[in-house]
Amino acid sequence: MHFAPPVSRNRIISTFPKCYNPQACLQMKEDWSSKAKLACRDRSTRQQGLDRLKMSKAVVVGDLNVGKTCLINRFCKDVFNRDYKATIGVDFEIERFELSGLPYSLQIWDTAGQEKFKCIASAYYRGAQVIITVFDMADIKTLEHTRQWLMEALGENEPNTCFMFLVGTKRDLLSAEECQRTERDAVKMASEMNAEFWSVSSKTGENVQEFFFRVAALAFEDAVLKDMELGNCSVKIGDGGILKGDTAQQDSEVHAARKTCC
Ligand SMILES: Nc1nc2c(ncn2[C@@H]2O[C@H](COP(=O)(O)OP(=O)(O)OP(=O)(O)O)[C@@H](O)[C@H]2O)c(=O)[nH]1
Repeated sequence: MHFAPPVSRNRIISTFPKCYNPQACLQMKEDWSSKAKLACRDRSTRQQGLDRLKMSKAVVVGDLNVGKTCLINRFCKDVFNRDYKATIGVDFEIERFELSGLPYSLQIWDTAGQEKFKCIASAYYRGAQVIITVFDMADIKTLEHTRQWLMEALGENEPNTCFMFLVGTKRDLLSAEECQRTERDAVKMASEMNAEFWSVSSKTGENVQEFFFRVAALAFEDAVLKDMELGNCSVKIGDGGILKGDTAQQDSEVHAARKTCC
């Protein structure tokens, strides 16, 4: 029998995480939906498999040097590296959570922003439930490129299957006034993209955990509700496979990514 290690205490999410800015927010809500709550509480549902490990895939895209790797490393390892080291192809982390009492994992795929690695990275956009498009708040032209990054990532996925986020990094480099101005532009862009906007600093850690908690909560609830709609408890993830099948698919993706990265 396989026993998963316990989820670390700081990955337990019991109340629904708030959005950053109500003007560019995917869902205005304070709590899990009653349907999702019922599904999580219902013991018989649990026994049929709702409390088996669920996994969602998030891909992080954006121009080179905007801070994608630092964002992921701040959340997953609580570190910040001031030296730039380009991502070659793709890299990934898996974070385990407990949401509404159930185990849940988020695969976070870090992709290369450099043009020459794009063809490797884009092969991993497929099967995402979450697309995180990143720009550098101190370099406004990177915001203009986010639309293109999002379209490319969406192009590899089924329509209307992904939650979209627009994340501005390096807010520590801006004055309060500059930050406000950039956020105004970003909120406008996020609304046009149907994405939720967040403003973070991986250097100070500001808003980083809050952001990933929000991602995990929205993706988890969506997985639970879709599962209920299907009338069964085997959770569909990615491009349609059942959890078991997708675990195999994800294993092979992870294996391929390891080969690419090493
Ligand atoms: N001040 C500040 N610097 C940051 C922040 N996030 C990232 N950086 C710096 O920005 C540079 C690029 O960060 P990365 O995370 O490597 O950028 P990336 O988007 O992953 O780049 P590619 O792998 O080429 O796509 C590094 O020198 C980081 O130290 C931040 O929040 N604040």
